[in-house]
This record gives sequence, structure tokens and C-alpha cells, in this order.
Amino acid sequence: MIGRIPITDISPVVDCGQWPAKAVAGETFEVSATVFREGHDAVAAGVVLTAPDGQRGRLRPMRETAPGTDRWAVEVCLPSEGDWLYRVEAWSDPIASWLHDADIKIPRGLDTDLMCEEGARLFERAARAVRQADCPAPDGANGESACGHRAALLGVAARLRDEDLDPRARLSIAQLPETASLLAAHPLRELVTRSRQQKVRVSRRRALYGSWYEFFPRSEGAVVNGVGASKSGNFQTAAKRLPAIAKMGFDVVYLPPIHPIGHTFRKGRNNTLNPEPDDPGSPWAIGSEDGGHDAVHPDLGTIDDFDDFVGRTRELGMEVALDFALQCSPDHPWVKEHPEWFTVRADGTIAYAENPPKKYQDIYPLNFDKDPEGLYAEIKRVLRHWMDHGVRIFRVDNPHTKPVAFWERLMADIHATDPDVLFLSEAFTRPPMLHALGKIGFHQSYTYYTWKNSKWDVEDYLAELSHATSHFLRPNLFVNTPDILHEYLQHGGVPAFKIRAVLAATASPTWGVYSGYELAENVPVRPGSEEYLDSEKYQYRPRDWVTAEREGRSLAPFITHLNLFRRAHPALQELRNLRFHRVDQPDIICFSKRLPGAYDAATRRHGLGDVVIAVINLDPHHTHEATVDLDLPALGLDWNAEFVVDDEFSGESYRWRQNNYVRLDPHIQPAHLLTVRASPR
Ligand SMILES: O=P(O)(O)O[C@H]1O[C@H](CO)[C@@H](O[C@H]2O[C@H](CO)[C@@H](O)[C@H](O)[C@H]2O)[C@H](O)[C@H]1O
Repeated sequence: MIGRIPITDISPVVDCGQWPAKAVAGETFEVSATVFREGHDAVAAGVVLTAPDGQRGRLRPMRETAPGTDRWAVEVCLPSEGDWLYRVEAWSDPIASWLHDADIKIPRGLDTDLMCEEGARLFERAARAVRQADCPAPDGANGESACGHRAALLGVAARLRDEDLDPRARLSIAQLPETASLLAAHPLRELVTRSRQQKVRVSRRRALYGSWYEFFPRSEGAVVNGVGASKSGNFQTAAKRLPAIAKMGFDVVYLPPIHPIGHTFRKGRNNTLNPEPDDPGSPWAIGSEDGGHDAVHPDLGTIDDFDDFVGRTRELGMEVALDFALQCSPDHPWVKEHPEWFTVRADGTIAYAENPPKKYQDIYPLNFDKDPEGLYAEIKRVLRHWMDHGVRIFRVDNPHTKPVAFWERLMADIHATDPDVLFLSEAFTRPPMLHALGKIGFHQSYTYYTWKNSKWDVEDYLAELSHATSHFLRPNLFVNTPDILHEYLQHGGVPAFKIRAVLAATASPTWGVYSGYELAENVPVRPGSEEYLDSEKYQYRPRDWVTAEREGRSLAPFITHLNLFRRAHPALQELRNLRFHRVDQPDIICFSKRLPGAYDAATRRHGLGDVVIAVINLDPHHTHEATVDLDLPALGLDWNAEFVVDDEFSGESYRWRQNNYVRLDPHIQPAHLLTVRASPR
């Protein structure tokens, strides 16, 4: 049944509360609801949070987002991990109703004394209802005493009754901003109505913020001497690359599968079906006589070598993310030991896996319905095996080709004991599946970002990711992957690589790079394809990072700059604060991110805080000029403000206002990355 004061359209809520909304510790997000009532009396609303330990917080007043919309909202920040609850409370607000009437009647001399007496009685009731628990100041610090607040409200009542004063003067004290603040903290509430509790799952910060680097350990230190003479790199040689990855400012090192690779139907170079004897095969073709999903490929070393690699990564301040690809080469031990886990056709064969139009001739898909309990137990065992070896992030390959209910159960089981373990969904499929996987528990998701390149596409899509779907889907914006070399990168040269990197790294709190991006590798296997020529998926690709950097051919310094800038600017570590600004040319895009400073009770405003403005020329070939029209209040500034911005790339400073001229040559500097100075020099 609807309550006495209707509360509808609460947000964030995922599918009517079937799954928790998402947040990370310390992240600020908005709780909102539609609140209204019959007739003309005023209503108000607030939010009550309950911590994972059951402790209920004080009522946080909501404000009407725009007069007459009936939409109420408040920003909240949940400080610790765990499952939090919130509910919206709405009530009839007799003082607001009285203020409305009094403001009309008293100036006209209508019912003056009666109105003042009624007001005084309401303020006396409000004073009686004051509780110490509701006294903290809005920023949570140095709350005043309940006695002080009571006295202030009684003072309003006394002034309303002071017949020596002009009636307008009696009323004016009730209209002061200070009185409004007091009432916001101690509302006089009638017909209080409470919504259902809604859940927010608060994860560790890495679920929201981080820079990912993907690389194939077998390529680092590999020797390639031609047919029959190649030699794999291993965890020891790959570990030598880790300091350079850390230096570039990455937080997560993602490894494609590290398990033994099958021989049957092994793929050769460039996805051919007739491999040479020394072709190492695709790492996703998991399983051979050397073991399956819980084994390490002997070429890479032993489990101890893996442990050392994980330890070294951690020493450098990064985490390992491991690929979790539930499929088997025909040589995987499960094929013999558990034939019931595969779908056998009428002729006794097992059909290979596909993700149309892609064909994976070297792997068998698992059938999750023939022995669901047996398969589930084994998969959970494998996952826990890697967790025991220090892996706390999994990049799940093709989750959309397995039952959603399977993932929901698995992640709930893992979450119950190890809530710090994070899962990234690699579901390049239609939106309903992509979204469902986010809702049921995946902490992060690959997105369609690589295919969004025009200004309108980028604006639409990034707005969707940072607002419409942000309470259930956290994007990880990879700029390339071993499967995706978009034609924008193929044809745009180094400027294209810079543009896509700066866009991903500043618009999204999590972004990722697949190695080779630093060298602007851009040759497709054939025109029209998004696959790399000589793809590392099928062969070793050792790279000479040092020479490239020495010769100025590497984007590593640029990427380092971006990642360190992200670390220095907390505004860039948030998702929901992305705001686009109008630009009068179709090739230049502008957006900002702001993390407001502390609340100042005197000015009743938040400090400017951390503000970053990105202006990017999306055309990698030509210089463009434009006027950027800033929504200054979104930056925490007044419409007529003049202020100084410092450009992270050029080191130059500019004096900006609402409208600003920009000119960006992609070959020199495709973007301005601007920070707003709190007080102009
Ligand atoms: O299907 P997606 O485009 O999401 O790609 C992911 O999964 C693929 C299958 O695991 C994987 O494909 C690679 O491994 C296959 C199995 O060895 C091989 O047949 C494919 O040719 C190879 O691309 C892909 O890399 C992964 O991102």
C-alpha cells in the first residue's frame, strides 16, 4: 500500500530492489525520490542510513531539486565497505505550510496576531522535538548542543509573539536562512511515512578506480628466431617488466590465461588453423596433459614462480588480475574425467565454442546444465585456488555465454567470505546481458567504448555510463584489447592513441591499456578487421620498450603523465560527477569533473574542491578551433566568475570565464587538461 505521504521512484534501486545498488567506500552519490501529497500543504523528505553493523544514522534532509518538480534528493557518502541500507522518509511539514500562508497574509495585515500565534506554537513544538543526535553540523564536525538549538527555536517563537514589533519584523525571524538550517536539522514532522529499506553494496575502492595494464607474460623475455626456434618468456622474465608498468602509474596488471595450452586444433599465427610446430597457441585454449585451470603453463614456470610474480607486483603497489575463462581445449583433463560437462553431438563429437561471428575451433564450451552441482563445485575450487595464491581480481572471459544464475551464485558465495575479491565482466554482447551481469554482482564491466568515436556517440555513451547505469554497472574503459584494434587507431596515428587515452583516463575512473599501445601498434591483420596483424594471441611478441622510449617513439611518458594526474586528482577517481559542456564545433568535446571541498556553514556552500576540465580534439588529423561554453555552477563557480586554469600538458595558465576560445592541434597537443585554481593569482 502506498503510505500516507506518497514516496515513489526512489533511486538508486536496481530492478525494484532485487539486487543492491553499487558504491565504493568514500564515494559520493545521490539518493532521490518523488515526494508529494494531496492538497496544498507542504511536504519534506530525508534519508536514514543504516550501517552494515545495524547502526542507524541520523535523518539527512533532502532538498527539492527544482521548485515544483516534487523530486527530492541528497548526496550521501558511505564511509566503509559492506551492505548498507537506506530508506526515504517523507512527512507533512506544518511550519513550511505556515510560512507559505504567513508570507501572504501578514504583509497584507490579514489575521496577523492569529498567524503569529499559530507560528509560535509550531516553533515551540519543533523545540520540544529537538534531539541531541540530530545536532551535528552539516559537515558532521563540531555539532552544537541540543540546548542551543532548542533555545534558538524558542527564540523564534518569542519573537513571533512580541507585539511591540511590527508584524513583518515578527515574521522575518522565521524566514531567516539560519532558521531554515535549524529546521532542516530538526524538522517538525507530521504524518511521517517511511519507504522500504533499499540496499547499497559498498566495495573496496579498486572496484571503482584504477588503471589497468594487460600483457602476455610469455612475450616478455621471449626469443623469436623463426620457425622451430622460438622460446617463451616466463614469470621471471615477465617480472622484469613490472617496474616499468608501475612507473607508468598502473594499478592492476591483468594477465591473459596462464594455464597449459592444448595441442588439438591449436591455432597458428594470425588465427590460422594449421600451426607451425613452435607456435605456442592461444592462451584461452586452456588445458593439456600438463593440467587444466588450476595449473601453470610449464613454459611460464611453476606455481612458486607465479607466487613470486604476484608478490613482486604487490611490492610495486599493484595487483594481479587473472583471466577466468571457463572453456577447455580438447586436451583438458576435464574432457576425459568429466565428459558429462560437455555437449556431445549425435556423432560423438563435441562442437567447438563460438561467439558469433567469431569461431573458437580450439576450445570446447562447458555445458552448465548437465551436472550443475559437480561443475559448480569444481569451478569454485579453481577460483579459491587462485585466491589462495593472492589473486583478488578476476577478469571473466565471455561471461555472457554462461548462465547468469551461475555467476550470481558463484559471486554471492565468494562475496560471503571474501568481499574484497573483484570480478570484471568481459561481455561484448547486447545491452540487457551486459547490464544483467552488472546487476547480479560483477564489480566492473567492459563497455562499448572502443566503438564510440564521434562526439555525439561519446557524449551520449559516457553520460549513460556515468549517470543512467552507474548504480549497477561500473565501466572499465579499455582503449584497446588483443581483440580490438579499432579503425580509429588504425588510421589516426599517434594523435589517435593520445586522444583515446586521455578521453578514457579522464572520463572514467577505471581505464585500461593492452600492451603495445605505448608503441602505437596499429596494423590490422587485413583491411576492415579489428584483429592485430601478428596477434600476440597466437605468437610471442617481445618488444623493445627501452629503445622505443630512448628514440622518443613511446607513449609511455604520456601515459605516465595521465596516470599520475589521475592519482593527484580525486575528482577523476569518481564516476558519477561527469558533466559535459557545450562546444560550438563538432570535433571538440569538453567535460568536467568536480569533487567539492568541505562545506562552509558561513557561506552555506561547499569549497571549490578539486575541479578538472578536459577539452579534447577528437579529430586526430586536423586542428580545430572552438568556443567552449562552460556551465559554471557545475564547476562550483558563479555565472560571472573569472578564474585561472592551469594546463597539465603545456604548463600554461589561462584566465577563463563562461565562454572561452580553444585551438587544438592533434599533432602538438590534442587536449587541454585543465585544473581550476581556487583563487586566481
Ligand atoms: O569472444 P570474445 O570476443 O569476448 O573474446 C574473448 O574470448 C575468446 C575465447 O576465449 C578469446 O579468443 C581467443 O581464444 C580462443 C580460444 O583459444 C581462440 O580461438 C581465438 O582465436 C582467440 O581470439 C578472446 O581473446 C577473448 O578476449
